[in-house]
Order: sequence, then structure tokens, then C-alpha cells
Amino acid sequence: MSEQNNATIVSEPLKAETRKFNFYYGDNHALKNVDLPVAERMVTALIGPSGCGKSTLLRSFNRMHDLYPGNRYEGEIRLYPDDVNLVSPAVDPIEIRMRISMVFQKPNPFPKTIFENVAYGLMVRGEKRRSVLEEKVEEALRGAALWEEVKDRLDDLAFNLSGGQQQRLCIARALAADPEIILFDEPTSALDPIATASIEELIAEIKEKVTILIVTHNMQQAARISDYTAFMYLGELVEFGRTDELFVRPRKKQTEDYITGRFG
Ligand SMILES: Nc1ncnc2c1ncn2[C@@H]1O[C@H](COP(=O)(O)OP(=O)(O)OP(=O)(O)O)[C@@H](O)[C@H]1O
Repeated sequence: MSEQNNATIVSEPLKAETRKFNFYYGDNHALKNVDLPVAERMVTALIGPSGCGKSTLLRSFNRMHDLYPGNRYEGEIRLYPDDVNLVSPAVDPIEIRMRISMVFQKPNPFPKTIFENVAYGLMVRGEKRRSVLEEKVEEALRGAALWEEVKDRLDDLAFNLSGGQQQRLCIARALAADPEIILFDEPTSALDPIATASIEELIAEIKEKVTILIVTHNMQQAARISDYTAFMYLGELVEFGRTDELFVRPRKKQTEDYITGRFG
């Protein structure tokens, strides 16, 4: 069977796409010629065994690796519709981080109030009007399904919220910046099953507005919430497909071994 071009598998418009993308931590060649299409307003899951490069790929999308000397990108990550290469040195990483937000494994609210956490990005951008901030904070908290729980305690410290609430607050903080893409790095691994279910529901809702890329160790979660799945191994993208097809009829033996738990 001839190799299929991954982008042709996607039926929606592309929001982004990596092309012959490589990443190096100094001498460590962590990502190798990755061609990953990211469908607009869909959920794309990155799965694969520990150390295969999922987080490295995710973090490349908002130029997190720029913060460390010795790291090197090669190839392209095209962002559409502008069609810019977001890892080009000519592109400002700060601008990219405003357009592409990230939610981490462990909730990481700032040591500030609930209100300030959500308003932070807007304030950094110079928005000072209290009425605009209030409106945007409410909208983002509603979008993150947290408004009803916190509307009477917006001036409480964010640390007083439960773990699941803190993670929804971090999602609200990401939403408040009106991002085009949200990157989720194992967002439920520190949460109990109920909080996990509410984050999964939330992801299904916010994908109506925002493109989502998510790293997960949990294959059931990938199968439940994603539209497309990319299976990675040793820095390579082994197989990309529609989630309903990849989990039922994987084309590659490595993918099949991984999803059936026979990996070793
Ligand atoms: N800061 C770093 N410096 C050097 N090598 C790194 C660094 N971070 C990750 N690596 C290496 O890059 C490779 C990919 O790591 P990465 O964290 O992206 O994998 P992962 O699939 O997300 O793993 P996990 O599921 O365990 O989080 C691994 O070999 C890892 O050891």
C-alpha cells in the first residue's frame, strides 16, 4: 500500500500543519520529519508511549522551546489562513502565544484572584476598561463552565478552588485571550474521574469555536473526545487518521500493538 499524505485524510479546512518538522534538544533529535495536519475546529489527539515526542510537538506550536538555548526547529509549522510559518525566527513568539494558548497537566493558576487570573491576558494587552474586563471574564468563565460556581467569589484567591475548578479556570484564562488554537498537555491526568468528565465535556463544547490539539496518555479519552488521532513513536509520526478509523482499523502494526496494549 502506498503511503498516504496525512493532509488528504482531513476533510475540514486545515488550521495548521507541520511539514517535515524536526526538533532538536541540542544533539537529541526529538522529532523527525513530522507531517501533522490540524483540522480547524476539531480535536486532534497526540498519543504514543512515554518519550515519543508528544509534548515536544505540542510545545512547538506555541514556541515554548524558544525559552531554552540549544533548542532548534527545522521544517515548518504553517498556520492558516495567514499561511505563516510559526517557527520562523521572523515570527514573534509572543504574538504566537496570544493566538495559541496552552493548558498544562497540572492546573497552574497565578497567585491572584479568580477575576485577575482570567483578566490577566487582556490587561497585559492594555485593556483597562473595567466594564470590558468584567464582560470578558464572565464570558470566559461561562465558556469554561465555571461561572455559576464562582460568580459570587471572583475576588477569592484562585488557589482556594478545587483541582478540577482550577483547571477550568486555566481553560477560562486561555479562552479569554480568544485564541485560535488551544494546546492541552494531558489536562486531566491530575484530576479525579468526575472532574475529568467535566473537562472532556468542556473540550467538546469549546471545539465549536477553537481548534484543539491534545496530548493524552489515556487512549479511551483520545477515542472519546478526538476527531483525529496521531500515533507517535520514537519522535516519528507513525500513523495519522480519523479517530474512529484509527482505533478500529489501524493501518500499521505498531499502532495496533499500542492501542491494544501489546506494546513492548
Ligand atoms: N528539555 C529537554 N532536554 C533534552 N531532551 C528532552 C527534553 N525534554 C524532553 N526531552 C527528550 O525528548 C524526547 C521526547 O520527549 P517528550 O517529553 O516530548 O515525550 P512525550 O511523548 O511527551 O513523553 P511523556 O508521555 O512521558 O510525557 C525524549 O527522548 C525526552 O527524553
